[in-house]
Amino acid sequence: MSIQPVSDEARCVPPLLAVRALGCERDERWLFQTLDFSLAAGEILQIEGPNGSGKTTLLKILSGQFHDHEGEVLWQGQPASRVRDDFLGSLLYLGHQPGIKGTLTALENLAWYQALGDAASSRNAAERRSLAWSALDAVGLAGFEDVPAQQLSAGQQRRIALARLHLTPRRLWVLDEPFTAIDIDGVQALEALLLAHAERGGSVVMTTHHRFSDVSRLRRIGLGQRAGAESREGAWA
Ligand SMILES: Nc1ncnc2c1ncn2[C@@H]1O[C@H](COP(=O)(O)OP(=O)(O)OP(=O)(O)O)[C@@H](O)[C@H]1O
Repeated sequence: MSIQPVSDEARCVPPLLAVRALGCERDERWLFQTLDFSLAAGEILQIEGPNGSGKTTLLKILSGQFHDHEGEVLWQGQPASRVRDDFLGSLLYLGHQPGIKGTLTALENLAWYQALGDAASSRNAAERRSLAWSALDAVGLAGFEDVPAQQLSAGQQRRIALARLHLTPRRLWVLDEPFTAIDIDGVQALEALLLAHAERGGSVVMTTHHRFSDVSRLRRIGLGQRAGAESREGAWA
């Protein structure tokens, strides 16, 4: 007799991340109001909307960087503010800008993130360096490890930032336009990486105009005129 796996829903496991009645006002203009959605383990949530509709603002709220909002963010069923250490220790945020230091080499940039706590502190220096080399290799930067970031192209600088996805095991990835400046091969590799993360039970919230070729784990919500609208697949256009 085979034993069927029991889904999180059947076991009443709360979603990894949820927002309830979320609203944000900027300069006396509501970017979004009464926003409700949840994200289960293994899902990728794509946030779409026109320029200025509040996508980056929403990601900053979801990653605990911006608190001036209505409603609440729940992490595994608990207010994120109440379980802040667990919440922040479980997420990795990559912003719209690469967030790297131009005067440091690719390897030094990753060492900087490792020193900030990106990698397990139990690793010794040689292990951390090996991990950073592997992460750079995984994003196609083998051979560029010792080049100052400011001498690398825009796409290569973005790849340094993306190397953190290989460096740091975190359940929730919050990514602002991660496909920016990435070439076709890089886009395919990043899409595969996001899907693999979801297949391992991780989750991703992201803004992107990229169209995924595999939408099996993808949900989409729209801000702006479509605020709160949600679809599981297909384009709105
Ligand atoms: N610190 C701030 N103070 C005041 N208004 C802000 C601030 N940051 C953003 N805004 C405003 O909030 C609105 C939403 O900005 P946000 O960056 O979230 O939009 P977005 O959807 O990510 O845009 P884009 O697609 O152009 O990146 C914009 O009109 C912006 O001017």
